[in-house]
Amino acid sequence: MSSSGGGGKYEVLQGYYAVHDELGSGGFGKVRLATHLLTNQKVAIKIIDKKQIGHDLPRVKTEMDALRNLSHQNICRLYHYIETEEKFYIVMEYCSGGEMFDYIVRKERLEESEARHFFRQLVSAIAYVHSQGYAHRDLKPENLLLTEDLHLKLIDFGLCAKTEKGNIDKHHLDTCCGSPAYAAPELIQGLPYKGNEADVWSMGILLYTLLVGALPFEDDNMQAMYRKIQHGSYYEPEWLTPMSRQLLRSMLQVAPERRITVKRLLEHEWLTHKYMQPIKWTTIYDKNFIDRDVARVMSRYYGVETTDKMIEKIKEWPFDYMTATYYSLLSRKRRNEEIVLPLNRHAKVANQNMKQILCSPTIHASLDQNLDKSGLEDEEEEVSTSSSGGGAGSSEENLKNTNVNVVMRKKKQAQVIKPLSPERDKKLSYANAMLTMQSQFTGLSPISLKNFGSPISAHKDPITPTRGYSLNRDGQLGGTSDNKENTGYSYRVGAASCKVRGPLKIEDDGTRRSVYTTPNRPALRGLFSPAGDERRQRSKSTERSSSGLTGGSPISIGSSTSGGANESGDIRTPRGRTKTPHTRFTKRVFTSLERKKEKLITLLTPRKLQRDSPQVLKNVKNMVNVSMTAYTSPEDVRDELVKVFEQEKMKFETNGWKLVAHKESKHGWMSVELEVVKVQICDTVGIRRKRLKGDAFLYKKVCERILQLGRF
Ligand SMILES: Nc1ncnc2c1ncn2[C@@H]1O[C@H](COP(=O)(O)OP(=O)(O)OP(=O)(O)O)[C@@H](O)[C@H]1O
Repeated sequence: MSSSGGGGKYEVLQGYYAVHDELGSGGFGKVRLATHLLTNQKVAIKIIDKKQIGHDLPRVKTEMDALRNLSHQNICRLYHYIETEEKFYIVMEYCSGGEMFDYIVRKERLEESEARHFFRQLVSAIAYVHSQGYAHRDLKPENLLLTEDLHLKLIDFGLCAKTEKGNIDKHHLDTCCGSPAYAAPELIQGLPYKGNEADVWSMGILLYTLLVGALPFEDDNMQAMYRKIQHGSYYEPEWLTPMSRQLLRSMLQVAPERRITVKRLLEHEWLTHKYMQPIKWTTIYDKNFIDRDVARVMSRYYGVETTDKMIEKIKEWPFDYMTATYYSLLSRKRRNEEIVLPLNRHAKVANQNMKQILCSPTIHASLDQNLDKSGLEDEEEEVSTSSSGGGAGSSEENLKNTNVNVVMRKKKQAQVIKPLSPERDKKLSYANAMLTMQSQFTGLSPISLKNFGSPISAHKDPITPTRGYSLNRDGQLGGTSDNKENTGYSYRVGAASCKVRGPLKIEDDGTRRSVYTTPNRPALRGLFSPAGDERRQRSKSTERSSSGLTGGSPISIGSSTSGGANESGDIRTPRGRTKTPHTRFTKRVFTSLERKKEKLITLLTPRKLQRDSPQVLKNVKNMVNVSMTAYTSPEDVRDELVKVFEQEKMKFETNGWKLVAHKESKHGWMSVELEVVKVQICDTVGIRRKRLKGDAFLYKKVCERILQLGRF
């Protein structure tokens, strides 16, 4: 098994999946990134240790039942489910965009249009979930993930409740569950409640966190927090538009019967604004519709005589390796990648490993029924027909290589792939636009490409980055106003200086301004008021005015040019002034040579050495959780991170370019992984963030603090 932590630990997956890094962990297990070997597609595998979860075992069954039944564009897809003596393995669609919440770590809070983009998808998912008779009951930022093109995917159905289809609004539940900060007042009071109404409340909290960047009800003391929730008093920042306020109020109604319903949410003015139509919440993933192209390719691999017969097999939805293969190929097709499988199957090893999967009755009788079919029957056949590779002792590597070779050989004769669809292009460019869009409020964006600055700016004085600087219209470097430096925190995003406003803290200073209280409860006196309000004024800060200008600076070749940046910073000459046909030609030649050199280095460098340099991010996809620094030396960034961790007295471990740090809070430990990466597009060093464990808000605070302190 490949890479970190995989080892012999997950023998049952051998030959099927290669297990890689940890993506995150929750109360119920670890989630790891893995590769579906037959199709070379990334998947996420939630691995749950039976011993560790003890009494919570039914949660797994609940989650499985829900994931098998629910199939929607905004719900993370279940691919494959495996149960062994000791563990459960839940193979899912991999959401490479990370947690949606990370999107606001960098931006502090979202503009209405961005919040609307995500929230519409959440409402769509929940409308569907409710229509199928389920209530999610654990809606929180950690459970909303993003795909590479910024589609929202709901995960974690371990706490969901099921009623008869169409009965969700009649059935009362009584189990108090979910995270306290997102739990509806009726749940906290221990009253019988309706799952759909409780979900609407949690969605209200989520919308608030998107728009405000803070929780509406928060307190270090749990009892005090419960009181706040029951009173329904929360701070309404002045920048919220009347429509946002109205929507939040309608969702955060203490009395459930006064709370807006999902049906009304679907056509609410705020949600339909500029979209001109109610949300289309019905599923586009009809389980009765099987892609013929994919089925055709699979029929050859599985030795099924006709495509139609293969379709029938897929439609049984056993959630075994075949289902995973179908979904993996489907996602390849959607990305306009080749859909090919080896002609024969070579999974003898995998077949043997699969025999370790429990076939005897277990607590999950319904699941076992399907587990018995987990590719076993098919694989028996395969052994007899397999002509190459896959002897009894062959390794996963063999299998992988065989597949890769076949895929390579087949590449030319592969299915004709449809040309890039304009629709997909549109979606991706929308995603890119979302990623690069600056917050109107904060001037920050997760990957403010415009602000990255050119290599020159990136080289500029990384040791004294407090002194932020920006570019004037001529592309000349200039200092930021003293104002910026003296007030608030200042750190650099590329060549621009940004004022970072920490998460909005709502403190008690005795005023009641802008506090909204739901009408059925008396307002609480002096509970909330904005802290450091003056720092949060909507402003067109210098970083915004400079942002559009950095793009005009020359792109230097190699680091030497940029390394020559002098202290006064006047080396930045606008493109128009320096570029002659000759320089452009020279640059093209050098750029091409550089590229070739890089390729050669990659080819010639032994694997170990390649790993010794940080990962290079080549495009803006999957950069929601990457913060740019003004540094060009990854070593400097790593050293700086270590300093910050020490300063913050955080426990941490370093593993190559990854640093995992831990912080304790009232909710337990929170672990964050920070990885130093190189960002090719702007020739600078970035920090990729990942919440491994623990409270999302603490993660947000810690990340923001680290970025401030490190002046990244
Ligand atoms: N499909 C996926 N793709 C990418 N990352 C994922 C995926 N599923 C889960 N993760 C990551 O793993 C984390 C834990 O997953 P999940 O919430 O399902 O675990 P859990 O043990 O049920 O957690 P909880 O204690 O919140 O119930 C998520 O917050 C997310 O960061």
